[in-house]
Parts: sequence; C-alpha cells; structure tokens
Amino acid sequence: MITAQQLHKRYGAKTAVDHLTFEVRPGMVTGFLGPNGAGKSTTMRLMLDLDNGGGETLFDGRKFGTIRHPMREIGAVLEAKAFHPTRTARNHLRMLAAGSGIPGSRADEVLDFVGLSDVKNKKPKSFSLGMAQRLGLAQALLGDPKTLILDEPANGLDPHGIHWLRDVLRSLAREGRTIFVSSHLLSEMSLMADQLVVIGRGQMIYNGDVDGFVQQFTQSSVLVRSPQAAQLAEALRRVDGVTVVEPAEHPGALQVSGIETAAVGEIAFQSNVMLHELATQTASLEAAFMSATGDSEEYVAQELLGGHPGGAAPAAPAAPADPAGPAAGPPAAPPVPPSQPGDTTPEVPHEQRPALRVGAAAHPALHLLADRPGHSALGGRGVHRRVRHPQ
Ligand SMILES: Nc1ncnc2c1ncn2[C@@H]1O[C@H](COP(=O)(O)OP(=O)(O)OP(=O)(O)O)[C@@H](O)[C@H]1O
Repeated sequence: MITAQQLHKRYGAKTAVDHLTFEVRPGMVTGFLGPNGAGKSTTMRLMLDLDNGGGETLFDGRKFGTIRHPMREIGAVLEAKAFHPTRTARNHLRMLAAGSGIPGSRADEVLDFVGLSDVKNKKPKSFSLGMAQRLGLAQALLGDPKTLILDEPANGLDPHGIHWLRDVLRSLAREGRTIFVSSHLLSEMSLMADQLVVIGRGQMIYNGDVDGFVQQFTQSSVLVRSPQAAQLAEALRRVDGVTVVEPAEHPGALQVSGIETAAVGEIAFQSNVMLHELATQTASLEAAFMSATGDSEEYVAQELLGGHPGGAAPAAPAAPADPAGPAAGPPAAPPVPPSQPGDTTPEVPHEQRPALRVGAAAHPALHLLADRPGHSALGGRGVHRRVRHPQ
C-alpha cells in the first residue's frame, strides 16, 4: 500500500504538484492520468524521494529513505533509457543486483521474463525505446518488489508489447502487488487499470475506480432501434429533460439521453412500439478524461484554421500527439539535485528543459455514438450492452 500525503512541489512561482493526497492499494493496478505537464512525473519523483518537495509518501507504512534495500521492495522506472552507457544489459542488471544483495542469476531470469534474453549481451544504448522499456521493467522486477511505480511504461512498445505489458501488470497485481502506472494510452489504461488517480495542473481531479470516473464525467445514453422509431421518438420527447437524436447514418435508431434505459423500455411498451434493440451506452475512458481535464490542459495546440477570424494560421503548429511516440518528459533518473531546501526549486528556463509533448489538445467534442462497435474512435473500455426486461 502506498500512502501519499500532501505532496507538493513548486518551480519558482509555478506550482507543479499541489498538495496531492491519495492511496494506491495492493492487488490492483492504479492508473495515474493527467494532461501534459499535469505533474505526474514530478509526483512520482516526489514519492521516491528523487525530488525536493513537500509532503510524505509511505510504502506499507515506511518512508522510502528508511527502507534498507529499496530495490527489493519498490521497483520503479521513471526514465526509459536511464542505463549505464558502457555495460551490457545483463551486466547492468547484475551490477544493480549485487548492490542490493540480489543473486546475479536473477538478472537472467528477469531478462528472460521481459523477452530480452537474445540481446542481453548488447549495450542498451543500441536498444529501441520499446526494448529499453522492457529492460526498465526487468530492472524494476529485479528485486521481486511488492510495489511497482512506472512512468509511461507503454511508450514505444508495439501493439504486442503493449498487450504483453498489460497482462504482466495485471498478473503482478493479482499476486497482491501494488502497481502505480502512468500512461497516455487511455484505451490501454481502461483495460489495465482498476483504480485511477487523475490530476490536472498539479491538483487532484479524481481518485477512485475506473467506472466511477467514466460515470462522473460523462453522460451515458440509451440506444434504441425500432421499426416504429418516429412514434417512439415522439413519445420520448414528451418526457421532460429527454433528448432524442436520430442519427442519419443509422435509420431506425434513436440515441436517447436524460432517461434511464428501463424507462425507455417502459415508454416503448406503453406506446405499443416494438423494439429491436435497447442498450445502455457508456462513454469511454478517453471521453471521460477529455471532459474531466479539459480545463486543466496546460499545453494547448493552436488550431491551424478556424478560430482565427483574420485568417492568419499560426506559423509553427505543434507536433501532433503520438501517444506511442518517444517519451520526452523531464528526466527522472538520475535525479537533478535540488538546488535549495524546501519545496521550491528555481524554475529552469524553458529552452533548457526537455521538450514537453503537446498532445490531445483542442480535441473536438466527442459523441457517444462513436462508442458503438465499428464506430469507436475512442478506444475505450468498450460498449456495455445490456437488455433487461421486467418480465
Ligand atoms: N525542471 C523544471 N523546471 C521548471 N518547471 C518544471 C521542471 N520540471 C517540470 N516542470 C513543470 O512542472 C509541471 C509538471 O511537469 P511534469 O513533467 O511533472 O508533468 P507530467 O504530468 O509528467 O507531464 P507529461 O505528461 O508531459 O510527461 C509542468 O508545468 C512542467 O513545465
């Protein structure tokens, strides 16, 4: 169990992490989400005493600094390519193992586990980002720790690798471990995570289970299909607060919001309307994320066209979001030594910082119909379709 209390960090006048308090429970995967610059990496560094700030993090009741062999209790990967430049992957792990009293044979075990046995005698500097991520995970698992803290571990992995990572983290969680993982791959997170910590501009937005997040920040709707759709639409529109949309691309279908699924069925029954389909549509994690964090985006891409009455498009558009692209967040390991005590570090001029990803900005409003199978642009947890009948 991780207990983070009142974590905070400022860079000059800027508050990067604003008194965050949360728990990460064992036996499940907890996803850590937030827009670019929300403070995820800084929070993780604070948790691991890699940054100078305020607040406290306890790992099963103990501070990180009091744990004798941290590698045997907490496996962390905050920077995908933080490896020794001249050692082979195997020797890198053997060296770390020796420093923590872990048998050298464990290096081969974890390399095998992450699928890097064939390249274990190569130097990691030649590794792709995906291979480096695997090696990072091997390093985190070296001491068979109870807790894993991973910053964007899916970055650079191919679809098979992402699938593999999901299975690995879920099975490690099932063994009773505590897994705290950040990712921008929301569709992946929706499949992987049980709990979420969502932050924006350093502040807590949501802490709870994934379904609760989606419910809190999106509106579910009801999909109805009927050969008497027009008659049903008329009956539904008579109910206060109900909105009925008749999607042109789906003749005979109605998308109804502001009413429970059961009530739609009852109105159909009372109106003598035959139904061919009645299904609750739940929005995706991505839709919920957009809704929850829309006001906390810090790095917002300019629109090329539109929204510029004078017609002048910005000269240098921001790079498009590439969630599977190379990590470009600030380095986490080795940590930058804090230059002054307290929770404030002088702000580093922007040009001296690693590039920040600018992504998922200016996202158009998302329509719930997009969640329907075959129309999902959202890659979410999927559509929950249930038809209940009182008889
Ligand atoms: N060394 C630094 N000097 C000044 N400001 C910094 C420094 N490192 C981070 N920040 C600022 O702190 C805030 C939080 O950054 P952080 O990297 O923790 O966010 P993040 O959620 O991990 O972002 P991303 O998703 O883009 O990796 C950002 O506004 C960032 O600009």
